[in-house]
Parts: sequence; C-alpha cells; structure tokens
Amino acid sequence: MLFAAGFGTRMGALTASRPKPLIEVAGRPLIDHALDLATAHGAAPVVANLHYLPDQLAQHLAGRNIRLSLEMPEILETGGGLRAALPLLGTGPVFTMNTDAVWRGPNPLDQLAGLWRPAEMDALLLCIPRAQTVGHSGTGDFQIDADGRATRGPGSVYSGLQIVKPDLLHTIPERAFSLNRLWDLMLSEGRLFAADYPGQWCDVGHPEGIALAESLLAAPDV
Ligand SMILES: Nc1ccn([C@@H]2O[C@H](COP(=O)(O)OP(=O)(O)OP(=O)(O)O)[C@@H](O)[C@H]2O)c(=O)n1
Ligand SMILES: C[C@](O)(CO)[C@H](O)COP(=O)(O)O
Repeated sequence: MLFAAGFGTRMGALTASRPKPLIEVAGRPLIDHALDLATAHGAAPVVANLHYLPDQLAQHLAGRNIRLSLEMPEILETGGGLRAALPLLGTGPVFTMNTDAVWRGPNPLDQLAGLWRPAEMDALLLCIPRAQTVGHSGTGDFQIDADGRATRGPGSVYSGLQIVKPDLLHTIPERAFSLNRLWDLMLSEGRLFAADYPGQWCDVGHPEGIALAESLLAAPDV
C-alpha cells in the first residue's frame, strides 16, 4: 500500500499544482522511488490511495500494475485510507509505505520480511536510528527493546514503512483516522514491534529534503 493521498502542505509552493509523490528526486518522481522498492521485493498487488490532485497521479501510474483507491470526497488519513483500500489489497498482512522518502542501503521491504514473526506481531515498523536519518529533525518516535517490542518515546525515527495486520482496523469506529490509532491498540496488547534499518534514509516531506536526498543517492559507497 503506497500512501499517496496527502496534501503535502510542508512542501509549500512545490505542491500548489503537483502532488508530493510526483516531486522529482534525482530525475524521478518520489512515488517511483517507492514503487521500485516494492517491485524489487515482489510485493503484490500494489495499491496507491489518491485524494489530492488524483488525476495527475492516475495519469502517471497508468499502465503500471497498480490498483488505485480513490479517496473521494473525503480524505481518510493513513488508517482510514488503508481500511478503505483493503478490498483491493486482499487478505493478510500488508506492507504500507509513505511516498516521501529515499533510502540508501538494502531493500527495506526485504529487511522487514526477514524479521516478520506473525505469531507474535500485529505490526512491525521499520525505524531509522537518528544518526542514520537525513533531513529529519525529530527526536525519534519509538524505543525498541531487546525482543523488538516498540514503545513510544524518543529513540528511532519511524520510516513510514511497516508490515501490518489489518484485522484491528475494523474495530475503529471513525472513517478517517491515523495509523497511530491502530498502533495504540497493538501497543496495549504488547504486539507492536519495530526494527532498526541498517542503512540511511532521507525524509523528503519538506523542500530541503530534495537536495539532501539527491546528495544521499549520489554519495560514493564507503
Ligand atoms: N490523509 C493522508 C495523509 C498522508 N498520506 C500519505 O502519508 C504519507 C505521510 O504523509 P504526511 O507527510 O504526514 O502528510 P502529507 O499530507 O503528505 O504532507 P504534509 O504533512 O506536509 O501536509 C505520505 O505519503 C502521504 O501522501 C495519505 O495518504 N493520506
Ligand atoms: C503515522 C504516519 O503514517 C507516519 O508516516 C503518518 O504521519 C500518519 O499520518 P495521518 O495523517 O495522521 O494519518
């Protein structure tokens, strides 16, 4: 599930007439960077939710093997958007991925799949140790204990990529809600897990992130 519906307000003028997933980094739209990772992992089917300037995204994605979940007339936030897309995704755990980041290192979906333990986990969030983030000023979102259980607090930064079981979505009464609502239910049961990514990650949610992401991608291997 590629999240692509947001207004991208932090991008300012850059998203006045273009949705954030179509902003280019190193000559390619952000959504293509995300799609490359999903395709390389073999994730299928791929679904993208659309709300802000949906026609531009639909045109860009035409001919690709992607199903579109049109969030109209209301935008649903990430949790509501995932639930609305479930008929297109099928049953079982889902990768969800924000489309405003660039990665350097091993395929992050491969990393998550290798660590996924469905008997214990309702969700497994990929996080970035703060020293490995680029263009991100937060103090971190989750602490990760020795078993991999996550608790909220300063620590690693949520990357926008997870594996999640969709079952608990059906217990939330609102139509529009954040994934944070779902995670809080999992946290209360000790079934929210997280893992640190071994590479680097650049947040491209704001204009400065574009040049930073291009530098990250262009940096020589050490
Ligand atoms: N109602 C929403 C909000 C966000 N997203 C998606 O979730 C990811 C993270 O969104 P975020 O940066 O929090 O919000 P944006 O609307 O994209 O940006 P901004 O915060 O600058 O408004 C993005 O891939 C965005 O398209 C979404 O699908 N639906
Ligand atoms: C939690 C989240 O998916 C992290 O990327 C995102 O910030 C939630 O956005 P929402 O607009 O609160 O659904």
